[in-house]
Amino acid sequence: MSVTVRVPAKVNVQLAVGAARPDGFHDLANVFLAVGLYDEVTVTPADGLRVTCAGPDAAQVPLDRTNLAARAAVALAERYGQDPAVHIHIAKDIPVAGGMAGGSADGAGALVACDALWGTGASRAELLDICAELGSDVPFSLVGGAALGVGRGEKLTALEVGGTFHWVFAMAARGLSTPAVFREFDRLAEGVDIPEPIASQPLLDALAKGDPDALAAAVSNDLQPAALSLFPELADTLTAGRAAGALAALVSGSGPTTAFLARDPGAAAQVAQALAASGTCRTVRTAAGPAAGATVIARPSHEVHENPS
Ligand SMILES: C[C@](O)(CO)[C@H](O)COP(=O)(O)OP(=O)(O)OC[C@H]1O[C@@H](n2ccc(N)nc2=O)[C@H](O)[C@@H]1O
Ligand SMILES: Nc1ncnc2c1ncn2[C@@H]1O[C@H](COP(=O)(O)OP(=O)(O)OP(=O)(O)O)[C@@H](O)[C@H]1O
Repeated sequence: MSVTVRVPAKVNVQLAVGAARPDGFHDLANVFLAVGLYDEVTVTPADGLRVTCAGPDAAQVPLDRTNLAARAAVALAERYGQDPAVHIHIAKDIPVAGGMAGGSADGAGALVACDALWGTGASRAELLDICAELGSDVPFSLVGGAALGVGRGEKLTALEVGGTFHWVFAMAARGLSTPAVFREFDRLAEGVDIPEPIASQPLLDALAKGDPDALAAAVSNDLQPAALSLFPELADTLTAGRAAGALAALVSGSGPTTAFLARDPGAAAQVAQALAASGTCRTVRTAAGPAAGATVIARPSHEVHENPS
């Protein structure tokens, strides 16, 4: 009697960052695109709350109550007077500390899975509230597709996407801490007048048209200088991807994963091959977006509706 939810990674096609707020967060204009690289979160009733994780980066994932999936289960249980006695298993394919919202995906996945298991009847708005409490990227992991996030990135408006975009992701040899990258952004911004973050209209138009050349011309990431300052070798990866014919090359979110836009699946395969041979990254993956948000892919058999034969 378990529920499994599949949740996508994200790439930020625009990340405009404002000045630090009094609460330490930064106002953003954050244009998220979900891509087809997934974690799967399975919850099963158990004697107590327990987290396990499998996958190439599993050793770096905390298995205690600091795990975002565990925090999501506890948050939902508290609201609905449930005992969060579940075994949460994470089949992890999204790189850890890679700037692709891997932990956020697991938080959203556990929330949707526990909600289905317990039948809380929570509304979408209530689930999104809990997501926003868990982290700035978590609401987007729930909704997927493409969206503009404002505030600290948690206030979402869905965006129209008129086609499929093909991406190559280069995973780095080590992770980068998101708070450390924002701190470096603040350090680099000292004495500089930071404008209000606003979404780029040419970028929104490129998404709506499904036009990869226009999107490539419009992508931007205000955290990129900070990520490069903390991890200078990423510049070599970006150069290798551009040399291999990527339409655009940028750091994904707070990094250190780098993202490369290609015109079609063939071009993506070519860029991936060149990056893998370049020796400037740990592994390379291709994925297309937009991808659906947190989706139940398996649920208890008594809830499966079969067609009468
Ligand atoms: C870099 C991005 O991944 C882009 O989508 C997000 O902005 C980060 O989202 P996240 O990992 O869910 O971040 P949170 O868990 O909410 O915050 C982690 C830390 O990142 C910094 N942070 C995050 C979001 C934001 N708008 N301003 C910030 O300054 C803060 O130092 C915060 O303590
Ligand atoms: N389920 C989880 N999976 C991975 N990391 C987790 C999880 N729960 C908590 N963490 C912690 O969060 C840190 C950041 O991991 P995560 O993979 O979410 O980074 P990220 O993809 O860079 O995040 P974002 O793109 O949202 O900034 C990890 O180093 C780990 O200590």
